[in-house]
Amino acid sequence: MAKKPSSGGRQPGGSTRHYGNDNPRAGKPLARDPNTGTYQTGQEQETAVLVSVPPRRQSDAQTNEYLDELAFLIETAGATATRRFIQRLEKPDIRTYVGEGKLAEIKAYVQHEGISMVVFDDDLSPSQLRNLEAELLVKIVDRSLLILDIFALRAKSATARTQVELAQYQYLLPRLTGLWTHLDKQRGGVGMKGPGETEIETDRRVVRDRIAFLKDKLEDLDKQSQTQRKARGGLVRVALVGYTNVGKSTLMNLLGKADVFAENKLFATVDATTRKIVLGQTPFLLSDTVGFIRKLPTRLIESFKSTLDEIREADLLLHVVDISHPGFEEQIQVVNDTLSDIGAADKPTLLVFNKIDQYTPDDQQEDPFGEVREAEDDDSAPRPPLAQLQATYMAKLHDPVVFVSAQQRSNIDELRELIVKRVTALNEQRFPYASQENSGA
Ligand SMILES: Nc1nc2c(ncn2[C@@H]2O[C@H](COP(=O)(O)OP(=O)(O)OP(=O)(O)O)[C@@H](O)[C@H]2O)c(=O)[nH]1
Ligand SMILES: [Mg+2]
Repeated sequence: MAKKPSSGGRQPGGSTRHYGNDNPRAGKPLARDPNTGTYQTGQEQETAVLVSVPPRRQSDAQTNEYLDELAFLIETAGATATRRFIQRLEKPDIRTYVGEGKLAEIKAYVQHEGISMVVFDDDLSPSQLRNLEAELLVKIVDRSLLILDIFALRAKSATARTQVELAQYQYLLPRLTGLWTHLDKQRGGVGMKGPGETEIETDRRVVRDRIAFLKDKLEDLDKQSQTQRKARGGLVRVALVGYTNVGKSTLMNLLGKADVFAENKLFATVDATTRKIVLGQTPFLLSDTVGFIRKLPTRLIESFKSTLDEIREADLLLHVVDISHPGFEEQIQVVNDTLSDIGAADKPTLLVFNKIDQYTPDDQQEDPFGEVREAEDDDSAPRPPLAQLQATYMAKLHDPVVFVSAQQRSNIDELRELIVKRVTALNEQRFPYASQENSGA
């Protein structure tokens, strides 16, 4: 196996070493030692500031919603965001992403508060990364690196781990420019010794070799899973798709009584899981898949090809939406765009609005004094009653949509019925002469 490159704290394959925290449960409340009554701090939690450069037209509500998501990502990766810096610009500064004044402001805060990293809600160019690191003297994390890090924490199967490692090396390659040298030497510590320029050349070669090796390995794994998929026979294949954290795995558990890891963290699922399910008399295969997110780097999508094959090869998509999220309509759009990107745009789809237990239409937000309540933020979209939303979507899609709560198990029977109807129709299309009993065999 090829030697791993020696540069800085950004080695792929080792998950979160640049957060200094390899614990996949990082970010959870600290555990208390029952004997001593003290809290087990283990490693100190890392702190981060978030930086966004929204276009001038973008509303404050929108900017904050995006930063909430970034804060959630950082929390999922095991760190805490302590402050947000926003600078409205036509486009980000080509050299340092933010302007000079804002950069000085961030630097002063970071130094004063002893912040460990600065996180950007976009991808940085290799030179922006280099300049920012030289200026701010702390870890610089961009959106791709953050998402890759979470994927690395979550990936369990050989395929997912290989996919993540490949994406990490592809991210690293153009950034191997000695940028961490000064920092790493200053900090020292295991795994933080910076390479000299000659070592960087060696590193580049090592990284390229490793990329080639991982691509070969993925091809082999891909062949294996293709064979497995063929062995599944002629059952109709249904895939749960949707934005991250909308409740896909919870629904999978409910529908298939499967034990799939679901939790309130982004990208809880990175591996695709498939179960055979029989609802009434109707058998089909149901797959849970990795969630999508806005600004998901194309590279990352490409390296997740084999996981995404589950979606591409599905006969029916259950597009799960978290209706309680203020940005759910944009999330629907992000998912549709990503489906287009991976060549799965025109598949039969059933839209499943989840988390209705957390959805409050505007007119139901009660004021304790019975006064008419002003909207808190003019930017936020109105929240119509569910019946109205349902009518709007059904009219738009010319198809039924279903509103459920996976957590409270509301309307799950209705969802089951709709799935059975769609699967039966697909079976009939496939086996027009077969009888109902053997249509799924
Ligand atoms: N209130 C509420 N919470 C829900 C509902 N369904 C799921 N959740 C919660 O939402 C969180 C995310 O659920 P998951 O099932 O892990 O979501 P996912 O879509 O699989 O997420 P990723 O795998 O990260 O893409 C968990 O904390 C669930 O308990 C629901 O109907 N109502
Ligand atoms: Mg999941």
